[in-house]
Amino acid sequence: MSDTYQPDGMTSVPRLEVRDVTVRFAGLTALDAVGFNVEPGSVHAVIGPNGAGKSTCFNVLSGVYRATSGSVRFGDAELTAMAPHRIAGLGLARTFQNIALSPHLSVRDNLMLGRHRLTRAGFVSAGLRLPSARREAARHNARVEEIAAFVGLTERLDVPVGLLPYGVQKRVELARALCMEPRLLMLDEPVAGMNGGERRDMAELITAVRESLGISILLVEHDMGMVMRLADAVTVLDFGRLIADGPPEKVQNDPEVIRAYLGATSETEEAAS
Ligand SMILES: Nc1ncnc2c1ncn2[C@@H]1O[C@H](COP(=O)(O)OP(=O)(O)OP(=O)(O)O)[C@@H](O)[C@H]1O
Repeated sequence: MSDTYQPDGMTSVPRLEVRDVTVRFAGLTALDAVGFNVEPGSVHAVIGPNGAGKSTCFNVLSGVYRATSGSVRFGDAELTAMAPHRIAGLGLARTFQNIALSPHLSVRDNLMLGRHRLTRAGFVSAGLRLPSARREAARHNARVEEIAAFVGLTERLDVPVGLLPYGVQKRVELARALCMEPRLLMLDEPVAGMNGGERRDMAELITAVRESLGISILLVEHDMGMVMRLADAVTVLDFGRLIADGPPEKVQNDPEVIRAYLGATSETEEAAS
């Protein structure tokens, strides 16, 4: 991993404020008046048993789902009625639980797609290969190479993503989100399906991103050890309700959290028996 990675002309990182957010799907309340803050520059985890509402929460924040009620503010901007591309334009970038990359394209091309929202040259000038468009493309390419070096992907830049091991593909996803120059990076289960070594590498990478860039990181993750090591604050959801919120050591010992997780374990065990 390179240590030369710096923010690219980034403006300040605002607080994310989630207030009383409710999401209903035909009779099912997936989120019930949930509220929490993501402080600037912090790593904030959202955890909870299966079906707790974590993905729904991410989908509301990134504009994929519309909240039934409540508000989400990022600094002065109200996000709840915004389209996903406008939310991305404010500097919220996310990765997905299931890898959402173009498998036939190289790592470089996938990362260049991440630069798309920052591209000023229109289709015409790019198509005509005007000098201004060429200069812009070169600038983006240089930034892609810088980010690839930081994430440890330099050697793989020209390899089609579909040929890479799963753990490396997850790093490409994170690199692509970084290519959007985010102020809030949202990671949906960044270590799901990874082996121990890959998990450690990803945890180191997330720490390095926070330390180098000072951006906020919001993550949904099932790996409790990783959450407790990495996060400054943890929000716990259960059946769409917020049951605990605070520093990891406090949340870890909260009786309601312990009950929610033990309950989930015994239900799984019952289902398996
Ligand atoms: N588009 C949808 N339409 C209907 N119900 C949905 C939709 N998306 C989620 N749900 C329901 O909302 C509830 C919360 O789901 P969600 O995926 O947010 O939970 P989760 O905490 O991310 O779970 P997991 O850990 O299993 O990914 C579940 O009961 C789920 O079935």
